Amino acid sequence: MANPVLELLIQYKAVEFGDFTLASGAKSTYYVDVKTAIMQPALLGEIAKEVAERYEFEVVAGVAVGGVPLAVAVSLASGKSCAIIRAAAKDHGKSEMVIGDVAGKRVLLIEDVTTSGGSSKYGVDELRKAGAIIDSVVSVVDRDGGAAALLAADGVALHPLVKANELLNH
Ligand SMILES: O=P(O)(O)OC[C@H]1O[C@H](OP(=O)(O)OP(=O)(O)O)[C@H](O)[C@@H]1O
Ligand SMILES: O=C(O)c1cc(=O)[nH]c(=O)[nH]1
Repeated sequence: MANPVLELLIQYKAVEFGDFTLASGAKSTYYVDVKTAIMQPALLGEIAKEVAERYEFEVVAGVAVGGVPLAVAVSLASGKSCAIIRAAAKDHGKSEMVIGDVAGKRVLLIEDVTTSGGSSKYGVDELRKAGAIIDSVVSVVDRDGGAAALLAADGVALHPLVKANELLNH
C-alpha cells in the first residue's frame, strides 16, 4: 500500500550511510535525518495531516529539538494545542520542563526517530510529572532498536509511520 511519508522520505534522501554514533551511544552504519527532511513543507504537512487524522488526543507534544516542528505542525493541522519538552533544564527565566498546558490532558508525543526509546521515555516521564495522561507515542521513523518494548513497559504504545527497514529496502 502506498505510504506518502515513506515516499517523501525517499524523495528527500533522508537516509545517509557512514559511521554514526546515535543518541543512545550505539554505533550505526546509517542515519535517518528526519530533522532535515521535515524542513520540506510537503513532508512536514503530510506527517501532520496523517497524525491529525489517525490519532485522538487533546495536546500534541514534542521533545526538543526534533519533536518541536512536528508537534507544531500537528497542532496546526488538528487545531489541538501543543506542548514542548525541554531537552535540558535551564537556570534562568521560567524553568518548567514542559512548555504548554498538559495537566489532566490526553497527550500524544511525537518523535522524529525512535531507536532505543530513551528520548521518548524521557518525554513521557516529563509529561507525566507535569500531570499529562499519555499512552501513545508516534514516531516518524522507528529503527526497531528496542523503543517499542521500553515504552510498553511504561504502558505506552509506539506507533511508527515508517519502519527504517522500509527505507533501507526500498
Ligand atoms: O530512541 P533514542 O535511542 O532515544 O534515539 C532517538 C532520538 O535521538 C535523536 O535525538 P537527539 O538526541 O540526537 O537530539 P536532537 O533532537 O536534539 O537532535 C532523535 O531526534 C530522537 O529523539
Ligand atoms: O538513534 C538516534 O540517535 C538517531 C538515529 C537516526 O537514524 N536518526 C536520528 O535522528 N537519530
